[in-house]
Parts: sequence; C-alpha cells; structure tokens
Amino acid sequence: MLDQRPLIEARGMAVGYRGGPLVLEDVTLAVARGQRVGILGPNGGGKTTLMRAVLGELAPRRGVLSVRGRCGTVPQTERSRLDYPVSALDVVLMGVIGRGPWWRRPGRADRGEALAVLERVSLAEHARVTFGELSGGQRQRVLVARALLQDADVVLFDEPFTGMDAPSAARLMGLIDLLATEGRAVLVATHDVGQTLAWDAVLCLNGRRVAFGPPADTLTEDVLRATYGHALVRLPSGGTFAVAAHA
Ligand SMILES: Nc1ncnc2c1ncn2[C@@H]1O[C@H](COP(=O)(O)OP(=O)(O)OP(=O)(O)O)[C@@H](O)[C@H]1O
Repeated sequence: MLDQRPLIEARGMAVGYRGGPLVLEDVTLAVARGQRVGILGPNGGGKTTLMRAVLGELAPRRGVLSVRGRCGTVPQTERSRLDYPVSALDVVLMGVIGRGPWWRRPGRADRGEALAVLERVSLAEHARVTFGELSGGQRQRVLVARALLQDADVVLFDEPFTGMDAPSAARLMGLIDLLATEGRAVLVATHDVGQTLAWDAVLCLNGRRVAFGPPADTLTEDVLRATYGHALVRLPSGGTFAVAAHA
C-alpha cells in the first residue's frame, strides 16, 4: 500500500552553515505527495538553505526533518550552465547515477529511457545538443527530464523562472503541474508571489518560517510584510502589493 505519510516533515527545524550562526529557524511544515509548494522570501531569506536541508546537505541543528523518498533538483539556470561539452542526453543520464551501484555505467536501456523523458519535456530533438548551448528554459526542462529519469519523489526548483520569457515560463508551469499530478511533491523557490497563487501551499521564509499554508489563506498583508519588510510596495492601483525582487 502507498505510504500516506507526508514526503517532507519538519518540526521546529533550525539550520546553519558550518561554523556559522543559524540562518533558518522554527521551520515546521508537512508536504504530501502531489503538492506544489512555492517558497517565498527576500534575498538571503533562506530559500536555498531550506532546499539544501531537504537534500540532506545540511543537517538540522535543532528540531527534526524527515524526507521520505528520492529527491531531484533543478538548480538555478545560471548555476546549471556547464562549460564542458556534455549533451542534453548526457545530463539526463546523470539521473541514472544513484539508481544503481556506482560502477554501473548507463546502458542502452538507460539511453532509451533518457530519450523517452526528453520526449516528455518536448526536447527529444535536442538530445545531442550541447547543454550549455540550450536556452535557459530548455536547460531547465532537461533538468526536469533528469528528475523524471531519477523517478524523484520530491523535485526541488531553485528560482527556475529567473530570466525566462513568458512562453517558457508557461511551459515550465505546465511541467510543475505534471510532476505533481504524478504524485511527486514539488518545491519551487520563487520571487514571484503571484505565481504561487496557482499552487497548493506557500512557505514564507525570512530567516525563520513566517507562514505556511494554502496561498489564499496565507498571503495576507501582515504575512507579506513580515516576509519582505520594506521590499514590499503598495501599488498606486490600490490594495495590491508587489515585491521588489532582489531588493
Ligand atoms: N555556503 C554558505 N555558507 C555560509 N552561509 C551561507 C551559505 N549559503 C548561504 N548562506 C547564508 O545563509 C542565509 C540564507 O541564504 P540563502 O541562499 O538560503 O537565501 P535565499 O533565500 O535562497 O536567497 P536568494 O533569493 O538570494 O537566492 C544568508 O544569510 C546567506 O548569506
């Protein structure tokens, strides 16, 4: 029977970097299969740090964190630009590592599967193109294909929409929906508050958990103010708030 427990559970979690102070405190949340969670916060608010904790790169210094299942990451586009000549297919095949013993090299069946997942993100015809020559949006989709090949239960996106044009962003939103429909938990760090309205939950961070819950209930003026502080501006059109990104 399918394990009904949340894929990610944190209670009172605090995280910091080696030898440094805590950078994220009091994080309590539960993320179930099929949930899309937007992670909001100012620069330095702890979005990437939270993802690193979920990936097991940083151990909680206080509280508990349990992650059930495999994690796949889609890092920031600029950080995922590779300067050495690997093809899109090679990058997807990196998803095979971790599925088997370390000495096992990708075989013919793996290549077939990698091509199939590239097809799912509409990039089969780009399989042989050098990864670094693809557009930012295409690179993101290659990394989604890698997560699909890994059969990741939890997929973590770190600011995937930065510098992306509207059609690419819409396509990526569709892929995020698809990943969730398949029963994966999807966490997306973003600077776009509006984008998160379409998802199942938002986590607002500002060195600690400010709020967590369904966007409609959670994104109040008080919560946004506590999350973004003076980076929050009132629009002249009235009542609406926007966040000055990279403030
Ligand atoms: N490798 C590291 N070593 C020490 N401190 C770090 C490290 N990475 C991040 N920090 C610190 O942790 C805090 C949270 O940073 P983090 O990168 O998680 O924020 P973020 O919300 O992802 O920001 P951004 O929107 O700018 O990407 C910041 O104070 C940052 O300086």
